[in-house]
Amino acid sequence: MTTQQLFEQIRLKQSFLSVGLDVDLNKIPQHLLDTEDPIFEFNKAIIDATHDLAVAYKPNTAFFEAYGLKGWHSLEKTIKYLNDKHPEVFTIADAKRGDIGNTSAMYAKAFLHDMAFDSITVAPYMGKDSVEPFLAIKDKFTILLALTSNEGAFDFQTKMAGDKELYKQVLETSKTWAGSENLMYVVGATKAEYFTEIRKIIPNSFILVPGVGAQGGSLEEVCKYGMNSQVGLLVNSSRAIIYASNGTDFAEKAREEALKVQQEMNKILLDRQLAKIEL
Ligand SMILES: O=c1ccn([C@@H]2O[C@H](COP(=O)(O)O)[C@@H](O)[C@H]2O)c(=O)[nH]1
Repeated sequence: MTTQQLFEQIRLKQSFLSVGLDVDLNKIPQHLLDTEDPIFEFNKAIIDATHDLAVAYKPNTAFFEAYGLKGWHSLEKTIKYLNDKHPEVFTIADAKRGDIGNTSAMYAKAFLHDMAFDSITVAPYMGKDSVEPFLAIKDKFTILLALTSNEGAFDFQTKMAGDKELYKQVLETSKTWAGSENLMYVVGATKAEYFTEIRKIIPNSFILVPGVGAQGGSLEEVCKYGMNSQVGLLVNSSRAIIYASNGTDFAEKAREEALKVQQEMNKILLDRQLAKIEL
């Protein structure tokens, strides 16, 4: 998928919502536990109920890895289902990988080639040679952790590294890497006030923004400081959508929550005159 195709999806759906698939077997409806693959059945129902409201899905691999081989199988089935049934949506493997070059190349093969995700989240701290193997894969995106949504982001990311904060170094340096046109970045919704500075460094890049919903970040503030002329934002919500109910109506309630976010996004796009639907 290209960023132009992603932008077209955003205009068509009037949404820049990413639904996070963070499936915890302790939180899903009881009746699904009797099925052969409860994780996949849960994801399938959530995807079926929300795919017209979301432009992206973000399975966090931790929630699959935690269940061993069965979990990996559920992840494979989930991405295959998305690629087969909804090839228009942008898929994000939230795996936060990154290692020495030959190891990163294996991660890139597993997630971007074999499982055919459109993108993967990658930690930047092992530097250029740990990220370039991901960037080398054509028409795929590497989403680099820049300024994360958690409190611990202040431990290192906002500390001065030379003449500027570390997260700014990450943004600036990463732009010089081979394949940097395939970069997107993670910036937490809880850090909305940083978006103005961030946009000075990466005006045109897409930013994946986790942290609305359960973590309390403000969609309005993120858009105020982070949106560019191509929208440039994928705002993720996981728990607030997928666990809206743990009864048999879970998919319906997830849709209601996704719809609330999509309607707020639609309003923001209209206010910013980015709501022109015809392509
Ligand atoms: O800075 C970051 C990077 C990744 N995440 C991930 O996003 C979702 C958020 O889930 P919610 O339930 O909407 O809080 C989750 O998978 C995190 O691991 C993040 O929150 N912050």
